[in-house]
Amino acid sequence: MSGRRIGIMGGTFDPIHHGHLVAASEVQARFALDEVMFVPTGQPYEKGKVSPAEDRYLMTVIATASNPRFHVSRADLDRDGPTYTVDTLRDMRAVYGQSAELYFITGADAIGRIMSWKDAMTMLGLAHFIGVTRPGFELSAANLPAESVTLVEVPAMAISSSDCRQRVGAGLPVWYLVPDGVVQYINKRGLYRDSGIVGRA
Ligand SMILES: Nc1ncnc2c1ncn2[C@@H]1O[C@H](COP(=O)(O)OP(=O)(O)OP(=O)(O)O)[C@@H](O)[C@H]1O
Ligand SMILES: O=C(O)c1ccc[n+]([C@@H]2O[C@H](COP(=O)([O-])O)[C@@H](O)[C@H]2O)c1
Repeated sequence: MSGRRIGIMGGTFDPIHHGHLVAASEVQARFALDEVMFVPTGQPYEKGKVSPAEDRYLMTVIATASNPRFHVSRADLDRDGPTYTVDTLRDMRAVYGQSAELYFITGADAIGRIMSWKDAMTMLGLAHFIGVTRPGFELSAANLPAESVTLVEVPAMAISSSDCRQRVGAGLPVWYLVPDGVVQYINKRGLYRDSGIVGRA
């Protein structure tokens, strides 16, 4: 595979929600991406306890299954140690080939911190970074290399995974915040009821 325009949406996806999906869909359309690869984190070292990797992976598969341009990678789940985007991008480069154009999609909260990520300058050379708007966070490319980052306004979805977890823990619905199949998977597996990760982040 080579020569294509590939979006990469990394996230802990605990759970995946419509904010993630709208961001990926909007960037896919605006940048004419051939596909968007969702990459659930293995060990997100900046977060506390997270749900089992297989649960986060399966929720991501369920949420993306109906979109022919959306795919899910196990690359970060199958790599030992903390998850670093520099490694994710090297793995994606190996999958898609040297001529592919890689676009890493991040929300406004994450894009503001990328210069502190592992091997940031190397990482910025491996993909173009797209920072998308997110309610509650200022989107700014100040202090980021202009040639490596583009900011994009996406439809505002005031949804976070932590809020979804808290709602489930409090017995409130998450219908319409996450895809229907993800609601059913959360119920089936009893996620976020008393796992100790509800209030993370
Ligand atoms: N509502 C949203 N709108 C735009 N981008 C989002 C939104 N929610 C998350 N993102 C982005 O998606 C990526 C993955 O996010 P992540 O899986 O950590 O979800 P989260 O909702 O931020 O989780 P948590 O509340 O547990 O911190 C990050 O780049 C984040 O900025
Ligand atoms: O590379 C790093 O040092 C790094 C630090 C924090 C977050 N990331 C990546 O940013 C993406 C969103 O992370 P998160 O924790 O907000 O779900 C995900 O792909 C993470 O692997 C990467």
